[in-house]
Formats: sequence, structure tokens, C-alpha cells
Amino acid sequence: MSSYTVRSSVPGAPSSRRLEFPPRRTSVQSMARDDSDDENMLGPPKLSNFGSALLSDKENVEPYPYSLSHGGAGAKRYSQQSRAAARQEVLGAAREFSSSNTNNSVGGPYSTFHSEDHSDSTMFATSKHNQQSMTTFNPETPSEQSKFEGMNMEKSRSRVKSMQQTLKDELSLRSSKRRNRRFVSSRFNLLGPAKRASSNTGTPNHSELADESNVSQQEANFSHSSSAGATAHQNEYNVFYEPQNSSSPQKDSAAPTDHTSINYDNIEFGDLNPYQYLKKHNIPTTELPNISRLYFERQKGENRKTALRKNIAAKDAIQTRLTSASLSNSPLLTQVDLIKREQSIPKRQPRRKISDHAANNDSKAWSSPVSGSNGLKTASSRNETSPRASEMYENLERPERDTFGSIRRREALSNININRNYHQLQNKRTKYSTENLEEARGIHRPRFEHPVQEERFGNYDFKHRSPPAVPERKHVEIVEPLKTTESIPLKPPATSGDNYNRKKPTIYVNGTEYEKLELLGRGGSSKVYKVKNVANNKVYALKRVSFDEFDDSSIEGFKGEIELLKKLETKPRVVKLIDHEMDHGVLYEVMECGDHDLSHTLALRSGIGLDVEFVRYHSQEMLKCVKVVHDSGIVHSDLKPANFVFVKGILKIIDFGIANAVPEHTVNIYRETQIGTPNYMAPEALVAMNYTQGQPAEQNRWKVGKPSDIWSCGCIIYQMIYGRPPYGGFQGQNRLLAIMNPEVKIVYPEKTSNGDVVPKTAIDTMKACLERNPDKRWSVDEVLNGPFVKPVAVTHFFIRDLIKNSVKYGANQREISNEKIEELAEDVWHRLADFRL
Ligand SMILES: Nc1ncnc2c1ncn2[C@@H]1O[C@H](COP(=O)(O)OP(=O)(O)OP(=O)(O)O)[C@@H](O)[C@H]1O
Repeated sequence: MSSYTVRSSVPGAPSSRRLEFPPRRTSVQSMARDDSDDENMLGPPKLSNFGSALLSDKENVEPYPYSLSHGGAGAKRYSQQSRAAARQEVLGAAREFSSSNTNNSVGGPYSTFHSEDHSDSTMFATSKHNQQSMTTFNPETPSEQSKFEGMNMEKSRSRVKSMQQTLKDELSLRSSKRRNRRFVSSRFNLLGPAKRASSNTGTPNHSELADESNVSQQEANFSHSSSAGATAHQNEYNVFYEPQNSSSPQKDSAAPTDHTSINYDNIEFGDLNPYQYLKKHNIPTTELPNISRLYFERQKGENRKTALRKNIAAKDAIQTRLTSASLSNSPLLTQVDLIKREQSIPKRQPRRKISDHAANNDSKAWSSPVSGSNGLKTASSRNETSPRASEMYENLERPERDTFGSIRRREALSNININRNYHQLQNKRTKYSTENLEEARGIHRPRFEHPVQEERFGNYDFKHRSPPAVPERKHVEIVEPLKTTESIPLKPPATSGDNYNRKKPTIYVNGTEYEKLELLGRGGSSKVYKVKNVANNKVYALKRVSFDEFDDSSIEGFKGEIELLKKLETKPRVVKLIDHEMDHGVLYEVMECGDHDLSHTLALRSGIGLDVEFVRYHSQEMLKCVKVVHDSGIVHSDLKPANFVFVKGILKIIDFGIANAVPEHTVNIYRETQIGTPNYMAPEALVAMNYTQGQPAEQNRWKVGKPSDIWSCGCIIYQMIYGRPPYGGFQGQNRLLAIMNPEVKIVYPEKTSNGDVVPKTAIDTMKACLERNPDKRWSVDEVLNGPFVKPVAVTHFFIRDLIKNSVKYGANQREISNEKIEELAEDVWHRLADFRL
């Protein structure tokens, strides 16, 4: 490799550079590598680049990457001019060298070079016959050294500077071309895939490369054919746009077939993009930037026109609605007019994107048979409406194709919705204002409660559906059952010997049938039932006593009761025995039936307080019964409240089971058994007394007489006043002991537990009845005639007469003895007895 050092005069450039001559075959590669670096290309040219550029410029065999295919027209011209000038300068310098070296033979220092490289470059091969290449210069040759020294060095330096400047401009121009190419590439991407033109079968890239190859070839031909730079500058434009194939079959009449004078105003792209347009009309790709710019400007204008046209259509549609709404207020409008106006206005569309479901529903509503029969437009017929409406439909239903922009489209939709609501309101007003007219015309319109229904079917005349069929009422006959004269037996008929047909069991007493009604009470040895005589339907008490549990003495005692009852059957204060029968150890007594006994009455008044009159009345009633018994020579021996019953309001005595007839002129009887109720038994009836005369000592007897009955009556009165018997506070055996113990005194409080004052006469009566000594007890008559049972009442006249008589008696008798006073008191007392009310 040969090297040569030159001093550069370019400002900023290194003072000296070592000029190297790279191998010729790598010049193109070096250019390609430098071409990738824009910054290096913008800087001052290097001598190495200069040499490479010369070589590459001559070697047009390979595609020249920096063709003028993508440069602008002005840049292209400048590039071509500058390149032509540079070439002229280079050729001039070479001629100078060659002229100074005309005698240089083939066998000289160039012989080797030419023999190696003559077939590689056409340009170099052309010039090698006329000039000496710099690369073939060998300064070491003595003959050439002398020639070189003889040259004008100043002239050479100026030429080198000129060449450097030219190369600098060339590089700047190439950088500009590169930028333009990038811009065009980005625009191509926006245009989408290029369509295949009729005259262009290759892909755009391939076509572009082929075209670039042609351009490079044309440029090489130009460089080869032209000899003068100025002339080349003048003819460059015309020759350059000469079409390769002038007989192109497809040429647009409006297309600039004569490319020497392109009229951009006459260009019509149609459906072609700029690149397709170039290919179709065989226009060099260098015109692509200009044509692309023209294409985009026209597109922008078309878009503006389309937007303006759609805006006008939307406004016209709105104005049509408003006019229709104002006209619909007129009461003279008929229903047919309203329908026509409604048909001329498209239905409202949703603001947002229409979903498939909503669209389907909407289409169903429109395509309903009812609407079709009434002249409503279906979805397919909407396009048959006015052009303005159709255009607005296009605008509303396909917002993605709208070119207004989102804001403008939203405003348009909002306006339409607002006016739609106003239109609906006007329709409603019209509907209400025309209701009377419609009714007068006999037009029946359905009433919709739902606004959607009203919106869809609001102003249209519909035919009523046939009313639903009234369900048939089933006729049900109420058939009353036949009435028969024969009564339905509630129970099976009675048979002989069967008592099933009887309501309740019956008891026969001496042949008389008694029907058992209810149980009245139960005693120690018997049960008492309420029965009804079946023959006369009278009610009785039936006492049934079984002798199985009793010994013979007890059986004799029940038999004595019957005798006593028979004896007393005429007494009104003794329950009346109706009938009795002894059968198989069972005693039946049919008696007069009482309502309830005295124990039941006392229980009802428990806790109510003292009622002296109640006690006096019931005491008197009780004593009257006892008087009857005592007067009959009978000692009852078992007097208690349960043995007094009220029969029709009259208290009567019952239960003479242990009663004994008292022989006349005797007061007491003696029993060998202790029978009775402890609470009411007199002390003498409880204390066994040894029967001494003629009887075994171990045998005890109890003395029972009429005073025992008075004791019992005293206990009943005591219970009626204080609520319990005298020894009621004792329980069990202690009660008997207390009764028998004379030390246990009976207390008579002046007040009851409720605080009621107990009359003194009542207390005195109780004390007289409950005298331990039976001989000192009052008799029944005394009690009955006692101040409590039978109180004395005096009148005002009685007291006045008493005082008057006493004064007279004292005036006549100065001294009155005590005996005389007692006699007088007894007399008054008897008079009071006669004076009782
Ligand atoms: N004629 C009647 N009317 C209404 N009720 C009666 C009649 N006879 C008895 N009673 C009721 O039957 C109950 C028992 O009767 P009664 O006292 O005669 O039987 P008892 O076996 O003698 O009893 P006890 O021997 O224990 O005194 C009475 O307390 C009374 O309530």
C-alpha cells in the first residue's frame, strides 16, 4: 500500500492527514459504513472518504445506496449540479495530469493497475484512456518526480480545496435526503398496504429498489454521456424525467403523461395512494414527497367537507323535530297527522354504544306485527326516510365512523336527546289536549302506565284486544235433605232386661224406681245420692248403708235411726224419711233431699268477717232442730254442721244413726262405744266412766244426754263467730285431751281475728252452752230463749211507762226492800218477754 501525506486547509480539519489508499474493492463497504453515521457525514470530509467516494462514484455496478430517489426536487438539482461540478473538477485535474503525462505508455507504472482493474469500473475505464489516475501516481519514480515538481503547486491546492468543499456540500445534501426519506417512509405507513398497480407487479420495496437502480443507471448514463457541467445542469431535468417506457398502456388522461411539466392541480388520486399513483403513471419516486404532501392536503380538505356536511344534516333533523313538535300542539291535528309526523322523525338512539341486546329489543319493537299493521316503519325501512334523517342515522348509529371527534359527537347526541325529551313532553301534552276530541270521535286509545310503552306506542291508534273471557260460574244447587217424620234414634232400641236405654242407673226401693242423679255426700258409713223417682220425677236423697263393715250393735243402731226418723217424720225440722228398705245387708233410705248442708254454708263465708245476725239466725235454726229432737225425747249425740241441711230454705237435722231415744225422766244415756266427731263432742262423752253397779269393772261407759247436744251447739256457734271450734287449735289426740282436761279453758275473745266486736250476749250464750258441767248447761230452750238467740227489744213507750210507774211506787213507799226490787225486776222482765217483737 502506498501512502501520501498532504496538509489540509479546511478549517477545523487536522493540519495534516496521512492519505491512505484503501483497497479498491472495499471502497463501497467503506461508504456503506460511513453512511450509517450521520454525524460523520456532516463533518468535514476526509481525504480517505474523498478517495473512496471517487472510487464508488465510478463503480456503478453495485446499487448506489445514496441515489436521488428520495430526495426533493431542489435538493436533487443541487446535488446533481454539485456532483457534476465536482466531476468536472476531478476530470479537469485528471486531464491536467494526463496532459502532462501523455507519453506514459501502457508498460509504464499504470500497466499493472490497468491490467487488474479495467473491467471493474466503467467510468474509470472510460477515463483511463485519457487521463492518469491519482492512484496510479508513483512519486518514487524519478521521471514522474521531475514532472510533479514542475507543476503549479498552488493550482493543485486550490483544486483540492474546491474538491473538498464540493464533497462537503455533497455530504450535507445526502444527509438532507436521508431525513426526507425517513419522513416519506412514515407517511407510507399511514397509507396502509399499497395496492398492486396494473403496471407494477413487484412489491413496493422491490419496485423502489428497481427504480432506484434505474435512477442510478440513468445517472451513470448521464454522467457518461454528458461532457460539460453547465450543459448537464440545463438538460438534467428534462432528460431525467424522460419515461423509460413511453408506450405505457395505462395512462390516465388527467395524469401528467408529460413529466417534463407536472401540473399538480390536475392530479386525481381516486382510490390510489401517492405511491400507487406514482407507479401507475410512471412518475419517478423522487416526486413522491411532493405528491404525498398534495395527497394529505386534499384528504384534509375532504374530511372538512364531510364533517361540515354532516353537521348541517344533524341541525336540519333537529329543526324538523322542533317544527313537528310545535305543530303537534295544535288541537286541529288529527291522529293521522301525528302518526305521519312521528314517522318522519327517527327514533331516539341510546347515547352510548348500542348493545346487541338493546338493538335486538329495539328491532323487535319496530318489527312488531302491531306496528307494521299500523304503518310504523320497521328497522329496515328506516333507511327509506328522508336523506337528512338517514344521514343522521349514519352519524348516530356508527359513531366510530364519525369524523366529528368525540367531543363534537357527544354534543350532537346530547342536543338530540334534550330535544327528544322535549318532543316527548309535547306529545304528552298533545295527547291530553286531544283526549276529549278523540273520545268525541269514538277513538279509543290504550292507556299506558309505563313510559317506555308510552314512548313506543304513544301516539298511535291501536285496536283493543278482545277482553278476556269471563270465566263461567259453576251453578251449584244446594239440595236440602229430605225431612222425615221418623226421628233418628240416638241409641239402639232397648231390649228386654237391658237397662242400656236408661240415661242413668236406677235403684229400686220397695218397688219404686229411683234414678241416680248425683252424689250428695259421703259419711263414715254411707253414701248419699241425689235420685229421681222415675214415676213422679221428684227428687230425693237416697242413703245407702252397707252392713258388711259393721257389727251387730251398729246394725241395730241404723235400725234405730229408722225408728227415730219414723217417730220424727212429722217434725218439720227433721229431714223426712220417705221410704227405706233393707236388702241383703244393705239399708236404703229414701229421704227428703236437701240443697246443701250447714258446713257448706260456713265454708262459703270463711274469712268474710263476723255477721252477728247471720250467726244468730243460723243458731236459732239449729236450736229449733235440736229442740224438736230433744222434745221428742231423743238425744242426737252427733250434732255437727254437716248434719244440718237446708231443705227449701229450712234447716233440718239429719243422721240419727247413733241417736238414742232417751227414756223419759232421764237426762243422760250411757254408750258402750265412743261414737261421734271429736271437735263437737262434749267432755262427758269423751271421758269414760267406769260402770260400777252390777257391771264388770273393766267395762267403760260414756254418759251421753241432751246437754251433750247443747255442748255441740255451743261449739257450732263458737265456730260461726270465731271461725273454728273451741279446741280447733289442737290437733289429733291433743284435741281430745284438751277437751277432757277441765284445766284447759275455752277463751272467748271480745273481737274476732278480723276485729269485729263479738256481742256479749253471744259470748254469754257460748259460755252457757260450753259449760263443762252438763247440769249447768243451758237447755235448748234456754239457748233458744237466750239474749243472743232471742234478744229483747224495748220501745220508747215501754221505757216511759217504766219510769212513770217507778216514781209513783216510790212516792207511796218510802222504804223498799231488796226483795221487793228483785220482784219488780222479774215482773218487768216477763213483761218484756211478752213485749218481744
Ligand atoms: N237428706 C239429705 N239431703 C241432702 N243431703 C244429705 C241428706 N242426707 C245426707 N246428706 C248428705 O250426706 C252426708 C252424709 O250423710 P249422713 O251424715 O247421714 O251419713 P253418715 O254416714 O251418717 O255420716 P256420719 O255417720 O259420718 O255422720 C251429709 O253430710 C249430707 O251432706
